[in-house]
Amino acid sequence: MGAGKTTVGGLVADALGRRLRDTDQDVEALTGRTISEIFVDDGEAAFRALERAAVAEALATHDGVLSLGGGAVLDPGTRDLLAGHDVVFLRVGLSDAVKRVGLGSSRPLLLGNVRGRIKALLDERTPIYESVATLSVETDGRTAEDVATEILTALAATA
Ligand SMILES: Nc1ncnc2c1ncn2[C@@H]1O[C@H](COP(=O)(O)OP(=O)(O)O)[C@@H](O)[C@H]1O
Ligand SMILES: O=C(O)C1=C[C@@H](OP(=O)(O)O)[C@@H](O)[C@H](O)C1
Ligand SMILES: [Mg+2]
Repeated sequence: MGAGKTTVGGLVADALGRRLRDTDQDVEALTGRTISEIFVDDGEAAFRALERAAVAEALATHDGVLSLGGGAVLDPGTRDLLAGHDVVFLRVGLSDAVKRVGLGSSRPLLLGNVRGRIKALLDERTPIYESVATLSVETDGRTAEDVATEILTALAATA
């Protein structure tokens, strides 16, 4: 969270002349509920199942860029769906992530202690992100535009 997936994804899609889809927005549109409401009412496991379905649908129908939520790759089924696709890991350190999401973030997994929660999630998840990604880009201290340019250059080099 705060790595810039939604923001940078939009910039990469624009540069490619494609559209961005974002699984959080797809889940909210499909259910008519906010991510926070889903977490509170049904729990994280229910959200991960909705997120997996959104990833499957987007990968099957959308020829463009897809932004995932930061926890999507915790789900083994979602990881399987991503196999064979270009998957970009936007690296972010604790300090920049906290600045970007804000201390009053509405993201449900950050409620209570944003800094402590981000630190714990980064520690738990970084090995998973590294295992799933086909490209890893540092975002600390860089603009979203600069990050998008690095991704586009790297993708062009491997195309
Ligand atoms: N490289 C960056 N530098 C500074 N701010 C950024 C950068 N990337 C994104 N942001 C800002 O950080 C916030 C969170 O970005 P977002 O794209 O929603 O992240 P994610 O989808 O990974 O949680 C937004 O306010 C966005 O404008
Ligand atoms: O890291 C996570 O588990 C989550 C990240 C959020 O998306 P962003 O990473 O786009 O903020 C959203 O899917 C939900 O609040 C859970
Ligand atoms: Mg996002």
